[in-house]
Amino acid sequence: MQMNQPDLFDAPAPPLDDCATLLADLGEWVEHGWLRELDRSFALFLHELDPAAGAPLLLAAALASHQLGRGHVCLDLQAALADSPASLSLPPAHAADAAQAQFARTPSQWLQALRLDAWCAALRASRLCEAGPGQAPLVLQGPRLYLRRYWQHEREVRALVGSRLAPQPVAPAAHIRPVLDALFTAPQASRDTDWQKLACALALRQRFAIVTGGPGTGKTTTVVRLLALLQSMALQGGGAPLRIRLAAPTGKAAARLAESIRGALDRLPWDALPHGEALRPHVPSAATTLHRLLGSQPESRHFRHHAGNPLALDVLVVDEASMVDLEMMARLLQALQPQARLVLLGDKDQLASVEAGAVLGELCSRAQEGHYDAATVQWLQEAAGQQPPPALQDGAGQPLDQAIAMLRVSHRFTADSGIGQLAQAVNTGDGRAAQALWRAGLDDLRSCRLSQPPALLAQDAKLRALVLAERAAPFGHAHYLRRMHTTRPPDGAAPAAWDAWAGELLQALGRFQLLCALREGPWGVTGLNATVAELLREAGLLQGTQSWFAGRPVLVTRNDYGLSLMNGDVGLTLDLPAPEPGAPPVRRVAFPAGDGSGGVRWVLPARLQAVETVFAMTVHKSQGSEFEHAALVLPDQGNPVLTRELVYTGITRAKRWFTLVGSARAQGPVLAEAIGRRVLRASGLMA
Ligand SMILES: Nc1ncnc2c1ncn2[C@@H]1O[C@H](COP(=O)(O)OP(=O)(O)OP(=O)(O)O)[C@@H](O)[C@H]1O
Repeated sequence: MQMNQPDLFDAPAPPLDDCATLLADLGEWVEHGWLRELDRSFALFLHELDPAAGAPLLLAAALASHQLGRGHVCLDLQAALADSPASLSLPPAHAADAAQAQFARTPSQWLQALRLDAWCAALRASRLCEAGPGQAPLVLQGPRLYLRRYWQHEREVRALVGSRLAPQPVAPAAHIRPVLDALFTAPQASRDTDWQKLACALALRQRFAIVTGGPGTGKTTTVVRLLALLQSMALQGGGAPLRIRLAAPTGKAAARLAESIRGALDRLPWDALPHGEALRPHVPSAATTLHRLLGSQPESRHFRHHAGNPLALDVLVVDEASMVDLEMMARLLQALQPQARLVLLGDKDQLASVEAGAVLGELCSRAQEGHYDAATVQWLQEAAGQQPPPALQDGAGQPLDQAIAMLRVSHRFTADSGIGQLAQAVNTGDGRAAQALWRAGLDDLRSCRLSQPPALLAQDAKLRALVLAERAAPFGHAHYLRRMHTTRPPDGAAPAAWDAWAGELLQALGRFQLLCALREGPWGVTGLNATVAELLREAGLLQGTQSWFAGRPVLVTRNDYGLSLMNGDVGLTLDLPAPEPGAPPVRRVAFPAGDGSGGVRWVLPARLQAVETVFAMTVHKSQGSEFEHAALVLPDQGNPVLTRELVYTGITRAKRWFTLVGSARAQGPVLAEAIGRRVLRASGLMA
């Protein structure tokens, strides 16, 4: 069904044979923010390459580029024709009334004039488009149109993952079984499936594995046991210890991985392993970012490590893999030696990467149902002494299915935990169950029902209570600011005392985070940053209105290798004592040292080129972080960016308390609509 535009029937059909008209229309759409300049430039570039290329091809090229900017790997021509608002977000949500834009022709009108077969035929007829390998800038596969680079990445990921799926067990099942039995003792008494044990056994079988699961399901616990076991097997064979590396997409996620790994190492029953505690030094806990691991180079998309200069490692664990985009996944796989093992950890239900692709989600699209074939079932029986439940067995399972383990029991959230139940309800699209949980009065679920209109948010008593959190818990913004004022060392204190103060404040800052679905507007990061700052100033917790003020929390928005700061790092602006009486205080931004030492690094504000205030952050940016108290703000109008994955990701950032912030409308119909909307990203990875 074509979506009707208000002006559809009054306007003449767009001239499909007239490139000049299309290029002029692209210009108009860019001017109104419907497309990016980049999208138009790409069409212009193709027009220059081949002036004979027709308007249908140039339109498809501009739209394929537009879709890349929205996280899609390709343009699904069929979906574009069927429903352009839904599949292309054209008209965009902020301009739903297309007539207001006063375009000569809207994208929908151009699409209305096209038919799928004719559009595909026009693309196939051009030398700018090929059906597979070649040099042409566009690739058409079925109804999917790619920019060649992304088609290539998708192909590489599929091939390189595929090449690692052949069973190549690290040791015979009979050798593995006693160690796994000793490491995973808990559910022996019960008849429940030990998913962690099965995950470990699955990951020992081939050179690629995914361990997916929701928060607290034991992904880290499992992978540490896996690494200890791999190392133990390597040493038993008399060989050198394996070179193991740990990585994550952002600095924040890498720091959190390192911390969780250290915790899991402390809990590991070393005695269960043939080498006991002697193995511990051979299981690393230091984690790095993928960019650092691969050796990013300034101003270049290329890395120091690639197929020609592979990474010197035997086992690579990548945490928060849902945040890894298609291009990064391709580069990562290319940089691995064929014999190296790759283990991806992540929550398949979280929001996908900001960049194009939803690789983990797509690879795990069948994980819920298992699809373990007879050979896998036999392997699991022999190596782990357990089988997956019959419902998850499938004689026709595919090779990829055999490499994926889904952990299904949360050890962080018990069955009666509100956060756990809410995450589950949202994840299964059960809006009624989600609403019922709010009414159940569970201690870890809070509601902040706003009653003021957007323009008067700073006067909303509920929002004020959330931000200032007079009671000790759940924490609000005021928590770290009160500590900043009350625990400040005396002016003559030693540098170590200032470091300790800053370190403690950074921890306090991380206990609470306001999360927004949107960037702009009163319900977005920009509006809420201003509103929260106003509330904190009124309460006397912040002083000064300059851009840099003591107590300003900042988020790094771009990697800065010179300062060793990564996109996603959070710092806190603090005033250190003046060097001499009467001089102004020395203003610095404290960042966690990031080396696992718990130390602090001080940076001059002026050196920070890409930072923003972070009283509120987008849910996207919060991925890879957790907070004792997370509060998710929903706008009071529906918006296509509000999806089930976004709400789920927001909820699962909370460890102890989750608060839903918004008007009655936001907490009712807007939430329900969001839970019902899935993120669908066009791609051919699993096609
Ligand atoms: N089998 C188990 N039995 C009891 N507790 C467990 C088990 N596995 C993990 N835990 C506990 O659950 C918590 C979460 O475990 P872990 O950090 O391994 O999970 P995760 O899936 O990596 O979590 P995250 O959501 O942080 O990614 C830890 O406190 C851990 O001790």
